[in-house]
Amino acid sequence: MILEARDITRRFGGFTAVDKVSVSLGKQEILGIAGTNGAGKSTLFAAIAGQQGSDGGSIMFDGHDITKLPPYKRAHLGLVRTFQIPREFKSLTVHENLLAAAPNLRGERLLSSFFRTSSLVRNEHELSEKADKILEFLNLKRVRDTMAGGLSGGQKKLVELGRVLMLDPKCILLDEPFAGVNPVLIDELCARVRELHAQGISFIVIEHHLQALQALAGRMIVMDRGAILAEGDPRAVMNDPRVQEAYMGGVA
Ligand SMILES: Nc1ncnc2c1ncn2[C@@H]1O[C@H](COP(=O)(O)OP(=O)(O)OP(=O)(O)O)[C@@H](O)[C@H]1O
Repeated sequence: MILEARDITRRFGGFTAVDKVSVSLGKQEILGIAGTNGAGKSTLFAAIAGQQGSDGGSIMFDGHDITKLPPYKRAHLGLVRTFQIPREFKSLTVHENLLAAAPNLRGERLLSSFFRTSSLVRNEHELSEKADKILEFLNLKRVRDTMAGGLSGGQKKLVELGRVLMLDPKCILLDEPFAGVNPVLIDELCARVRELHAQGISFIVIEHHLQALQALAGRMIVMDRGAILAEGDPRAVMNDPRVQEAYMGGVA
């Protein structure tokens, strides 16, 4: 296992959004998480990635207890996430967006510094090449020097994936990667995820687009009202009567 989250609990006031949920992820596995609106999927993600604390439970990642680590330390260990609404820097180019995500190279250092050393310049050069390779992999070379704010929804999701790839992740949490993305780019995103998976990266994918999720995930969890309703083979899970009942009149 690369990730083992046990008994994760998250309350907002008197309301329990995630109630003792346990999720494990194998090395090189793609796990899908679906569920009705408000089921607790994003809250669970935020607890795993460290954006929000939890009110109980523990998380092991790649042999480390990360329960109390802040998000950037989890990212250093190789656990990263993307967001439902992409968080690109609108007035930076696509290439600069990737550079800004890289460790040891932030903001002003990227543009100019009075104290530039040769090793810093070399580091910048290497990171720039790395960003270019990632853009090539994501088929984003054409928009390398375009301001990220002007991209389509699907391209923004690809940039978001590119930004986390700058961190050399072992596990990527994708939060609704297909929302607001046209079908052609959904296929493109799925193809890239499969390639990264083949290279050894594990994924957890939250998604409402069940067809795409079923095709991508090797295993699936459906959440409902803060708990896991069903778990297992994607097709069997979606055919589970409890899942069908939860989705009746919902988003399925
Ligand atoms: N910061 C917060 N304060 C209060 N309640 C919150 C907060 N964040 C989430 N919630 C509540 O917790 C529940 C779970 O929300 P969450 O966003 O995790 O669901 P979700 O399964 O990701 O839903 P969706 O598919 O609609 O994104 C919801 O009822 C939501 O209103």
